[in-house]
Amino acid sequence: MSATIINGKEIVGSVREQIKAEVGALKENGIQPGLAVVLVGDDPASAVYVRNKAKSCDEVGIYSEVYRLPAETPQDELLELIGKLNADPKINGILVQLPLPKHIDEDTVIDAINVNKDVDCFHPINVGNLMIGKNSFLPCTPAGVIEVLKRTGTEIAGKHAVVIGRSNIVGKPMAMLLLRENATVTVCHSRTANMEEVAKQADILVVAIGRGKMINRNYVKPGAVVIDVGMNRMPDGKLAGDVDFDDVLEVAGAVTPVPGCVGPMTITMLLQNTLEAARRANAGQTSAQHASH
Ligand SMILES: Nc1nc(=O)c2c([nH]1)NC[C@@H]1CN(c3ccc(C(=O)N[C@@H](CCC(=O)O)C(=O)O)cc3)C=[N+]21
Ligand SMILES: [Mg+2]
Repeated sequence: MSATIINGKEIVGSVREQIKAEVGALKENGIQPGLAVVLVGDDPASAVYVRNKAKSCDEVGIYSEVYRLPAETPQDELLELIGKLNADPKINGILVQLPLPKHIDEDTVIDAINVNKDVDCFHPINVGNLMIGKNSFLPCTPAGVIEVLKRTGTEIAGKHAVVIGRSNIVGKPMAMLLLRENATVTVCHSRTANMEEVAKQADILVVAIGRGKMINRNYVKPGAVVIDVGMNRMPDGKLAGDVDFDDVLEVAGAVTPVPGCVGPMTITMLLQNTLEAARRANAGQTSAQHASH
């Protein structure tokens, strides 16, 4: 028996088509969503993602600005740039690529981003709103995973979803979004005892541990849907997820490929959030105009 390989390209393509159409409709009303991406330092992998983000913006008609700052940029200078972007009406979304160099405090930087432009959903206010189910941006990677599950017709409500990894960027918000979809959610991490046994109970297994090909068939219940959030450069130079793809294919019901699914889906949700931010900024402007008349 062999699992279905989830067609990430097709899903990404159709969501982006939808976003492109909605951006087009906004433009007819004279509004163009805008995203600023800020990269500090010259980590080559980060540079690739930043390029991908700018290219993806172009493809759907979103205006973008990329700021490449030297690794030794003082924190104050970065905060000054964020202040400028916060006040810039052309910019609806601000993404500061993480991780930042050691001398910069990430929490201070995230706190400085205007909550309404925080398209990553990393700001504590947006994280809190997500937690209590209030309208906020959805964190890009977890939202992308939910979109993949929905578009593959995977039932989430009532199912047991196991998330491996508890980072603030993926694991924790992933658990929250699955809970919102009425899954029964378990979170595993480096201190989990009997992880294989726990993971084997999952109908939906989301893997975000950052260890190349760690999750093999011993962690997978026959027929489970396995979503691989990992992205690791292996010693042979190739990209691989956290899932041992060929091995898991033998037992799972469906598996996402790496590259080609969760990564581009993450960028797609970033575009979606930027569009949403532009809509809100415009609605705000409209009501402010009403208020002044
Ligand atoms: N503030 C912030 N927000 C982020 O969303 C953020 C970040 N910082 N720091 C870095 C990580 C990483 N990340 C990726 C997004 C897309 C791909 C992607 O499209 N990957 C392609 C492959 C790209 C390749 O070939 O290297 C794929 O999976 O098919 C990868 C990685 C967003 N991140
Ligand atoms: Mg972790």
